[in-house]
Amino acid sequence: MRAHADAGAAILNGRGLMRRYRAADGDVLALDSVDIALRAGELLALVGHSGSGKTTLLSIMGLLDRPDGGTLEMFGRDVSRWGWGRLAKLRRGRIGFLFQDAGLIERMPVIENVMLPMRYARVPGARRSQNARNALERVGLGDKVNRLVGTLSGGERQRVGLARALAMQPRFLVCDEPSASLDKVTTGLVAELLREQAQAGAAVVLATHDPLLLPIAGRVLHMERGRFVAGGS
Ligand SMILES: Nc1ncnc2c1ncn2[C@@H]1O[C@H](COP(=O)(O)OP(=O)(O)OP(=O)(O)O)[C@@H](O)[C@H]1O
Repeated sequence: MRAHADAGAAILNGRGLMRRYRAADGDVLALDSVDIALRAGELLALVGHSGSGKTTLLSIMGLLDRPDGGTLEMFGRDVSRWGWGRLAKLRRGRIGFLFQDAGLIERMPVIENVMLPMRYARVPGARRSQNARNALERVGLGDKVNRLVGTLSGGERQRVGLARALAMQPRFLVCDEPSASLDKVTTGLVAELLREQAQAGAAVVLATHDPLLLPIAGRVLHMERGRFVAGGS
């Protein structure tokens, strides 16, 4: 696996991050002045009850959403006022995502799904295919590279999502409930792969309710009503 040269470098620095949603039944303050920093090689877990703001924070950390207030530095750049296009460009190739709804294309073969983000990031064809095959081997799907995603089980799909995130060798990996539909053995595999990513110098953040994933985290932060709380409830 490629080791990242800049282990320990600042990946992200957020100060006073706010995010308010407007809903028909009133406004929701999903992030209430959150400070968060993350360095290369770190593995951070976010825990907290449903609705405490974990996904909202992950979306902002992954540049999929923008805060309404506060400042955000990513990879040493202040992106607080950047537009969507510029954020997408920074995200592409640097940030990998593993979300519950893996966003896979059902009628496309497994390997094509895994190669897609590398296509967008203009990784050369031969390397795309090699990286995708290696990643699929690592998640135990080396024998299913040509299967259509629509024919896979829920756990297999989730592993394709993980392979897709790993194949890019991102500097920053953002995971929302990465073990949601997995059995114990596969959860162990995912935990091992995430730990390897951090050891190779990537920053990893995961939101989870799964006690099996917590031991791999170097730091655990508890969220409640859009804030970090000591120890949690
Ligand atoms: N698009 C939206 N519009 C309105 N409210 C939203 C929206 N997205 C999230 N919220 C609200 O913001 C709060 C935080 O939601 P968020 O999804 O970040 O929580 P979470 O901790 O990830 O929860 P879970 O563990 O259930 O995934 C919740 O009260 C939720 O209802």
